[in-house]
Amino acid sequence: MDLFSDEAQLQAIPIEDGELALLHRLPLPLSNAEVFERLLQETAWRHDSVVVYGKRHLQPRLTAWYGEASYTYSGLRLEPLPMTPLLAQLRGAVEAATGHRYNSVLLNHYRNGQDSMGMHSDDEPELGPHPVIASLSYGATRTFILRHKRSKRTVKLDLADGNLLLMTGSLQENWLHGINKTAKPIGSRLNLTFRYIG
Ligand SMILES: O=C(O)CCC(=O)C(=O)O
Ligand SMILES: [Fe+2]
Repeated sequence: MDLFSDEAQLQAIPIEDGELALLHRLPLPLSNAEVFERLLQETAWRHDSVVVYGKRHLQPRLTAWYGEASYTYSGLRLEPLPMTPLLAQLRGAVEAATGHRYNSVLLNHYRNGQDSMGMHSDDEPELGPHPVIASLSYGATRTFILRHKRSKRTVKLDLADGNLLLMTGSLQENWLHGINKTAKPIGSRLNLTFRYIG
């Protein structure tokens, strides 16, 4: 691959009230398929329940939390596991590609089209005022939906195997994002969101 081609650089995605950029493939000395298989096998996947509007539900996906700090969302407190060598390697590559530091990663395993993530912002206080969130995807392509909090404008991005999406600036303040269920027969997708917990 030509290292100076557009494919090797983060490309800004024009959007109002926030910053988004996409890198087609995070450069690594491993194939996407190897990363996918190892993440699937080596991760301590959990199937947690959360309380939404006073009712307890199993989350429609599997999750895991690695890094240096605990993390609380939807009434669920996650204690961190130490990053595996593969996660540390991915973090290093994501730091080099984005120019930001990360000390934690949330992994999500969407087992099939029925798994999803509700619309939310990653705006927990421990992420700071302008969180930098680097989202790395492997496996099946899923549509990432953004909805502006005031105008309700919707932006859809297909996130494919090896894609890295960087969310920065005031994006979390002004937009919600999530992954809808799909009736299409599709395989598993893994997503890793690297974060800095202060
Ligand atoms: O799976 C995705 O692309 C989104 C994950 C996400 O929004 C999160 O982990 O906060
Ligand atoms: Fe998120």
